[in-house]
Amino acid sequence: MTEHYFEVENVSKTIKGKTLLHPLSFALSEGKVLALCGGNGAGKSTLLKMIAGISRPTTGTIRLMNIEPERDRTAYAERLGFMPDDFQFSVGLSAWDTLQFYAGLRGVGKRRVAEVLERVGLTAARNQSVTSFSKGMRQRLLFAQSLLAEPALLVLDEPTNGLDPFWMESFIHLLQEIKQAKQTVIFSTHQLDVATAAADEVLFLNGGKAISQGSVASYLQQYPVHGLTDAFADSLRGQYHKDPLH
Ligand SMILES: Nc1ncnc2c1ncn2[C@@H]1O[C@H](COP(=O)(O)OP(=O)(O)OP(=O)(O)O)[C@@H](O)[C@H]1O
Repeated sequence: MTEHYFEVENVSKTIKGKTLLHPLSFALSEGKVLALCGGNGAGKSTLLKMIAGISRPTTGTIRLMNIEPERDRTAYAERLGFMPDDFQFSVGLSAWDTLQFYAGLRGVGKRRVAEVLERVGLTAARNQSVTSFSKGMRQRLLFAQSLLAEPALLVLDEPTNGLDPFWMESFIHLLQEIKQAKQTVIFSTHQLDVATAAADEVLFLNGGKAISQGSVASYLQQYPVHGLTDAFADSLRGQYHKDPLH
């Protein structure tokens, strides 16, 4: 039994002999927000897909409220909402019909569909075909989809990708509301300012390795001038120092 609300223990991923993610571990308490930060190809999506239960870890264990996806896939999936990075919506469906489809799969009613559409500012566009949506509108719809069943754990891959500054702010505000509702969130981002504003904890990845992790507050205390930017740069220097052939 573990005391942690959510836990990743020695999780790694190898595909066809190539290690995409080296073993890493972290734990999160209920209602906390973790940002996964790192450059292109760092391993963020690889880790998020395993946490979302759509890819199996090569080694290690994932637990949400003591439920392991490998042992009870249904119970785990029921407690999770996932916003993937590269999602194609069905052609020709309206925003409302698209969400209704996912609501049906999760046993969620019309009232909640209307509620999440409102929260992401798409009520006026609800009858519009998703094909006509801008990138930012599609992101907001995808975010709404992940909120539908009020999951214990929200897993968001690059949620602010394509959002304009207004919606970026709104996203950060929505995460605060989600935290207050005691939902736990893990999201990936290239934007260290978004991580600073929205997250409690940060895990820096580079080349498939966890190179540093800690609370946003502790990084800001240690790096008062440029915050997470300096923390990331310092972690990279530390990694190359320890691992010069990387
Ligand atoms: N199915 C796969 N088979 C082989 N290699 C893969 C596979 N999926 C991802 N990779 C490789 O794993 C590494 C990590 O990819 P991943 O998508 O997790 O990175 P990321 O941090 O999400 O990057 P980005 O910020 O560009 O989205 C990359 O080198 C990628 O090419």
